[in-house]
Amino acid sequence: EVGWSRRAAEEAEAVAAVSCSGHGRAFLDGLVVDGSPVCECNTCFGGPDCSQFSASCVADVDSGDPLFLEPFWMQHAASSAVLVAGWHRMSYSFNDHSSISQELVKLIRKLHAIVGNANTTGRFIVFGAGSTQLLNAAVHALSPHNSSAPAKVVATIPFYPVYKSQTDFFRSVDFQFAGDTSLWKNSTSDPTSNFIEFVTAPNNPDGKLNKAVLQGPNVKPIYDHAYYWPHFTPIPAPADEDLMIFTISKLTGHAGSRFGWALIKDKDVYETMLDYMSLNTLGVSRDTQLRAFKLLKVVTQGRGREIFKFGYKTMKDRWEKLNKALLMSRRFSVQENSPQYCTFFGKVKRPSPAYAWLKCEKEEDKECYGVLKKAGIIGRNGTLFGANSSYVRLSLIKTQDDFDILLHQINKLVSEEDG
Ligand SMILES: C=C(NCc1c(COP(=O)(O)O)cnc(C)c1O)C(=O)O
Repeated sequence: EVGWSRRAAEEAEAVAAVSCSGHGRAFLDGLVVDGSPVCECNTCFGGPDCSQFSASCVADVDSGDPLFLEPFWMQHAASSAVLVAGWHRMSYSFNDHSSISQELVKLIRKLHAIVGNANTTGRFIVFGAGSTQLLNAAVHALSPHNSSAPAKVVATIPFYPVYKSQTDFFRSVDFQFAGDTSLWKNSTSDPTSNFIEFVTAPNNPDGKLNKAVLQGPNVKPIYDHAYYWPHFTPIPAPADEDLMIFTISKLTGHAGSRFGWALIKDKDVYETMLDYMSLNTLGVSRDTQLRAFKLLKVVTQGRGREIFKFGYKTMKDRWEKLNKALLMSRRFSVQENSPQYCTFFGKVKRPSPAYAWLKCEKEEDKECYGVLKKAGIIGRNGTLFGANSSYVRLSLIKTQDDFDILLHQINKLVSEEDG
């Protein structure tokens, strides 16, 4: 039947046409009132078309919700939309009896070759519902399953809180979270101990290109490269580790699609992670794989230049404004990440990390989270990352509205320092 997709296209166009004053958007599966889709507004904006700015506005920069790339996708509406037929991939498996799209695997290898941020040669690839699902799949696969003692899962403070909370959640006999790497520097030679070290490069929250801290035959690192993209960091060389995890959440900004992947050198580790995915969810949604395929085709067009120029320009601009606002402050400081040669842009670049790792410098402000909250800034308490309370993480990857409101509150706070 010709033109069966017309109605779906018309519905999508109608929702896209709903004006939310540039401070929100309506969705196909959003609330409908009196027959029209309702705008979902950015923080501090309200009313039917998000045009009302609430004066008692608080900057919400707690979550790493990567909406800074939403304008890019609105500018690429035609090339990034995908229409899903009602009969699209209903089966549990692809023709090769797996839950993994080989076309998407090929595209991911092409993506890493273009960006130059990972060596995929000789690597197996497993998909996950976000990298979140792959983090524990990797811990499970790297843990010995017949050992008398559980493997010790470690990370270097400050570290992404989920490494601890997720590992604790499973209460496994095979692995246990064991805190900061510095506690175990002199124990890695003990042949009865096994260590699994989460290495985050660039790091959440401070943006550092971390390396493994523990060394030895009983130490298995999991490299979390969620942020190893030109938006946030120079790419000095392709990551070339035994186990590397990536996600589209911080590459395209589609955290809601829940799609991540692992590059794995060891065949046994690969097969154990495949088993985990099969037992946990029978693989990643086929609808999500279609979406990721479409999005990554846009990313790889023109050798990635468009999205990474957009992403880097946005982040660089936000960092320049933040650094300018804090230049004269004696009360607050943020991390300095050193410039490096970027093989993707072919020049020396200053990092533009996803998060500001803000420090309250004064003793009287050591409960920094509360100091910022009082000033109308909701960050994420540094204690959640294992650091002391004088640190707060500020998310710089949310909408332009979120960043502008944060900047406004910071300028106000710094101007009060002199008064
Ligand atoms: C959203 C946030 N973190 C996502 C994240 C994740 C999870 O991303 P996924 O959306 O599950 O792919 C994995 N690894 C690191 C280092 C991360 O920072 C946050 O820290 O607010």
